[in-house]
Formats: sequence, structure tokens, C-alpha cells
Amino acid sequence: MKNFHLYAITGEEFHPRKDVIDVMEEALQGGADIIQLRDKTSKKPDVLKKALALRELTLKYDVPLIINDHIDIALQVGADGVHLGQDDLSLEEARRLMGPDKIIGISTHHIQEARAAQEGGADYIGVGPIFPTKSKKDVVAPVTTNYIKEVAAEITIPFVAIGGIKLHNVDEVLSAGATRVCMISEIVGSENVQQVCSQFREKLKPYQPVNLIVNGENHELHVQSIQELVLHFKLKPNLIIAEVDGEIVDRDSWSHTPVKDGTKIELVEFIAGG
Ligand SMILES: Cc1ncc(COP(=O)(O)OP(=O)(O)O)c(N)n1
Ligand SMILES: Cc1nc(C(=O)O)sc1CCOP(=O)(O)O
Ligand SMILES: [Mg+2]
Repeated sequence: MKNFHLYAITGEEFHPRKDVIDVMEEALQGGADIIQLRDKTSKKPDVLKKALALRELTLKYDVPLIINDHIDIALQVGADGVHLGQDDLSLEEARRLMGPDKIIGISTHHIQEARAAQEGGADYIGVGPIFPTKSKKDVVAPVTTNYIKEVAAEITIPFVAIGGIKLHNVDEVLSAGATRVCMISEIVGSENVQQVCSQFREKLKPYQPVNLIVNGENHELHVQSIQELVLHFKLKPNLIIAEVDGEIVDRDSWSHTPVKDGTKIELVEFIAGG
């Protein structure tokens, strides 16, 4: 699935005088890179109408559209995927209905649920609620940032932190190991949705990993230079030749040779004493 970091969910109760499509367009303009339609109150035909409008909008911005709960609507509008909770349709059944290529996200509140979702083939998991939230009825007790730490240490599929996340507490979430965050009220309830999203993007920047191809394998890593990459792999710098996108980079330049998404790197190790 396309990578994402700022996940915005609809919540029309938080903007009674604004249209949901306009609000989500503001979020996209501010840098939201995945959108979920979550509507727990409208009748099905109205949810379908909103889903169709959001499909058009998200195609314009080239970001994934996820539909909460309703697989039938997701399929009908050609959404990219669905989000399901522990009490919704099972992951197995959802995968059968959606097919192998659609995104399926699963809410988790405990490491056993996270493991089961990963083993069952979920594309990402929700990790929450991190803090108290009023946006979801019957929500479980906050799992705190401790749960983020557990997931970050063990789970290899993407995870997104959710629940009570605000601009004032997102640093705690990111420093616990989350690199993707998801909000309803703090985004859509804001006077200036675009600005709040831009502010979240700024907060996320230092925590975003780069996707590198190292010796032919994809790696998502928190490194900024060749120097940091060599140290990450615990290699001995004096025994390494580094080739970046086909060019050998002198060892003295490693620390100021930045690495960007998609860079192809070959690290060749000499056998000392030859
Ligand atoms: C990204 C994300 N995470 C969690 C949820 C909650 O899903 P669920 O537990 O099914 O609760 P409802 O949203 O259906 O009330 C979510 N929607 N998105
Ligand atoms: C929809 C939802 N799911 C949660 C979970 O923990 O699974 S918390 C939540 C509500 C998120 O809204 P806000 O950003 O306004 O707190
Ligand atoms: Mg649900």
C-alpha cells in the first residue's frame, strides 16, 4: 500500500456549519495523505453519496480513501479499502469480499490483537485510544503510549496511533515510536483545518523514515546520511565501500551525503586480511 503519515477521519458533528467534502479538501490541502469516511449516523444512501464525493476528491489528490465499517459501500465506490474494528466483520471474511489488493485496516487495543491482525493479513492496524476521546462511543480505556512502544518493538506492518491526539500531545505519541497519526476532532473540528494539518506535518517530519533499497532489499529506516546507514547496520566503516545510485561515495563524504526515499545503495564489505 502507498505509505501514509497523516490520517484524517471525517466527523461531521464537529463542523455543523461546514460541508464534509469541503472540510476534507482543506485537510488534503494541508497534507493529510489518507482519508477515512466514518459516518455512524446517516442512512446508507447518504453514506454512499458522501463516499462517492470523497472518492472523486481523493482521486484528485491521489490519496487513498478508506471506508469505515461498510465493505459494500467501499466496493461500490471503488474505495482503496476499509477499516474494521474488533466487533466488525472478521478480517478473514473482509479479505474474501475485498480481494487481495484492497487495504484492510484493523483497530487494535492490545498486543494480542495486533499480532492476530498482522498474522491474518491486515495491511495496517489502528493503535488506540492513546488518550481519552469523546469521538467514539463505548471506547475502551486509554491504552497510553506504552502500547505504542510495544507495537513499535514487535509489529512489522504499518500502524497508526489514534484517540485523543492533539497538536499539544502529538510529540509524546511520536517519541513513543509512532510515525503515523490519525485524528478526528483535532482536524475536522478546527477553525482552520488546512493549517492544523500543516502543523501536524511539521511535527511528523523528523519522525518520518526513508524508504531505501539497500543491497537490493527495501528498508524503512530512520537515517539521514550514508554515515548513519552504515552505523545502523553495525558495519565497520573502514571495511565498507558505499555506492549510491550507481556512484561510489568517498568515505569522507558519507556524513554529508543525504539519503532520500527510493535511493539505491550498495554497501560492499571487504574481508579484512584477505
Ligand atoms: C484508523 C482507525 N483506527 C481505529 C478506528 C476505530 O474502528 P472501530 O473500532 O471499528 O470503531 P468505529 O470507528 O467503527 O466506531 C477507525 N475507525 N480508524
Ligand atoms: C474512531 C476512533 N477509534 C479509536 C480507537 O482507539 O480505535 S479512538 C477513535 C476516535 C478518534 O477521534 P479523536 O481524534 O477525535 O479522538
Ligand atoms: Mg467499526
